[in-house]
Amino acid sequence: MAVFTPVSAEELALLLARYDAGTLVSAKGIAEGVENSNFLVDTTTGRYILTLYEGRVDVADLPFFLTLLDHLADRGLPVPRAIRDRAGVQVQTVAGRPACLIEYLTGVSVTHPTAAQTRSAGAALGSLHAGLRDFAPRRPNALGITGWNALADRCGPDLDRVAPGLAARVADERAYLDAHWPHDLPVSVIHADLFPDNVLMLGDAVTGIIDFYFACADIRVLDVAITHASWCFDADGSTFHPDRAAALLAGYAETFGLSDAERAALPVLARGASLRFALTRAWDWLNTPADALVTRKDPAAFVRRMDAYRDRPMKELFPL
Ligand SMILES: Nc1ncnc2c1ncn2[C@@H]1O[C@H](COP(=O)(O)OP(=O)(O)OP(=O)(O)O)[C@@H](O)[C@H]1O
Ligand SMILES: N[C@@H](CCO)C(=O)O
Repeated sequence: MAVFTPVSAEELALLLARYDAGTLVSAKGIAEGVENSNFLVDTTTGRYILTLYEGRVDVADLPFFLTLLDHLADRGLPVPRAIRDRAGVQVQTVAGRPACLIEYLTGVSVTHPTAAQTRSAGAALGSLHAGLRDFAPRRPNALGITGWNALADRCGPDLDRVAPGLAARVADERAYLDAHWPHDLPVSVIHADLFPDNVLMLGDAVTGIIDFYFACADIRVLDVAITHASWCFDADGSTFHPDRAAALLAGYAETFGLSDAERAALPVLARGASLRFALTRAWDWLNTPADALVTRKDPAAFVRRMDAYRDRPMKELFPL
């Protein structure tokens, strides 16, 4: 569920009065998502998303995210802008929370992507990277290699409460990544969380890329590795789909492309990406009460991916 903060009809009407966005017809909480409260808002002139930021997004970072969305939308990318009120303001306060009224994009996110859909996601990621070539603002990656090492230290031996043996497995993986992490690949602003649930599609076409709240500057091809890890396995990490992997890389090559050095780094970057999501999920697992309204995501799904990236041959994981 993702309505942590209820918003009354009166508050919504007051909010909408600041915009040229019609008057309130209906508003419904959106169940998906775990970070923010989201509402689908229909007015007399259109449909919008209202997002209330619930603490995990640092308000000081909002200008970075909103500038990024404007930059990409200006270049024709299907990303949702935060709408400006009549005074030009994007960030409001609703029910005591920072909030934005956001463009609604059509489409649904897929749970079992086909190869054709994965190809479109790869092409969309390449277009995103092309659109970001001239984007200057920077935000450090709080969940890059330094960040996940710190997070693993904070979890400590409690990782074994998530799964027996996990603390040792994480220690091994950290040692490998510390020794092999590349430091000379091109850096750019990246999405950093392009999971299937953050891509809206109609059929095989991408209609929206959403949830830029992890966007940051890091190794650009790390975004390809994250997309590979999230799109090319079943959600629980049990089955790898080489046809999707081939399609992802082909789609990315259509709109951007990889250098030989970037391609060679994909296995280590994918191991890092898998450790990042295993650790953030493990942290949430340990720190979210079992009876909380939010559904905890399974860390094991990304430990399985760590194993796959360690054990399977490069040519099977990343087919040309
Ligand atoms: N601009 C948009 N247009 C259409 N639907 C949207 C838009 N933004 C969000 N949604 C819908 O709201 C849902 C939740 O949004 P989002 O994924 O941003 O939630 P979250 O809690 O911030 O993130 P997380 O994916 O990290 O849990 C999405 O799955 C999508 O269905
Ligand atoms: N996409 C992430 C949540 C954001 O970090 C996950 O599925 O674990």
